[in-house]
Amino acid sequence: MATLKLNNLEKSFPAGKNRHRVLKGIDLTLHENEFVSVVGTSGCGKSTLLSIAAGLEPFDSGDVLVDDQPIEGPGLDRGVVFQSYTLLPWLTARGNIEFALKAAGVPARDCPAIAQQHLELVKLGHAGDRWPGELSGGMKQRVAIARALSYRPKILLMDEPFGALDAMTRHQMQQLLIEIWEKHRLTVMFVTHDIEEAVWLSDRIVVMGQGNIDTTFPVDLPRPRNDGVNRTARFIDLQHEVLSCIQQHAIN
Ligand SMILES: Nc1ncnc2c1ncn2[C@@H]1O[C@H](COP(=O)(O)OP(=O)(O)OP(=O)(O)O)[C@@H](O)[C@H]1O
Repeated sequence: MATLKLNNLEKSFPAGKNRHRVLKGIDLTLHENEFVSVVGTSGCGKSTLLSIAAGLEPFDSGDVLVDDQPIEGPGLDRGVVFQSYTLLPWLTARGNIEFALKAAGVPARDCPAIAQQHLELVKLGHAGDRWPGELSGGMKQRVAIARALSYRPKILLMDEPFGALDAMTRHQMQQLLIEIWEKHRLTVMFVTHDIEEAVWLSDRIVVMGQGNIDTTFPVDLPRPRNDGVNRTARFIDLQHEVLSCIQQHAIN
C-alpha cells in the first residue's frame, strides 16, 4: 500500500507569448488503499494532473511524493491505464503483458507465469494467445489493466478507463476493478466524466474547478456496494451535489 501526495502543484503550458496556467497550486493526498475519483469540466486539468502523478508530464513547481519520496518520472510503484487502448497490436494479449514485465526488469523466465496469473485476474485466462484486433473493447481494457498491475504497482492511475465502453461492459468493468482494488489493496486515482461511476466506485470525489480543487466529497456509502445502492437517497443526493458543483464551473 502507498500514499500519493501532490503538494502545491503548478503546471503551465506555452500559449503564444504567454503561458496557460493549467494547475494552480493543487494539494491532494491519496491515502493508502483509498479510491479517489477526480471529476470536473472538460479542460479543467484532470488528465494533466494524472499524467504528472504518473511521471509522464513535467511540472513547474511543487512536489509529487509516493510514500514521501519524490518521484523521478514513471516508476514501477505506479500503474497507468488510459481510455484509448494502448495495447501493442503486433503482440498477443499475453505478449503485451510480458513486454511490460520485461521492460520492468522481471527475468524472462518468470514472465509467462506472471502474465498468465494477471490474465486470470481480469478473467481472460483463456484469451492470452489472442491478438488485440481479436478482442472486444472491454477485453482490451482488461488486458491493459492486467498489464498495469503485472509488475505489482501500489498505486493505480486511471484516466477515463471505461469511457469508450458500452453501459453493460462498463458496469462489469467497474465490478472487476473493485474486486481487484479490494484484493490488492491499491491506492487509486480515477479520472472520469461519469458522476454515477465516481460515486459508485470511490471513497472520495474531488471536483476540480479551472486548475484548482473546488470541493472534496467523501462518499459515505457502505461497502461492498451492491446493485441496489445506486437507488438509495444518499447515492442520488451525492450525485446531485457533485453535479451541481461541476456545473458551477461550466457556467462561470
Ligand atoms: N500538451 C499541451 N500543450 C498545451 N496545452 C495543453 C496540453 N495538454 C493539455 N493542455 C491544456 O491544458 C488544459 C487542461 O487539459 P487536460 O487534458 O488536463 O484537461 P481535462 O480536464 O483532462 O479535460 P477532458 O475532460 O476534456 O479530458 C486544457 O486547456 C488543455 O488545452
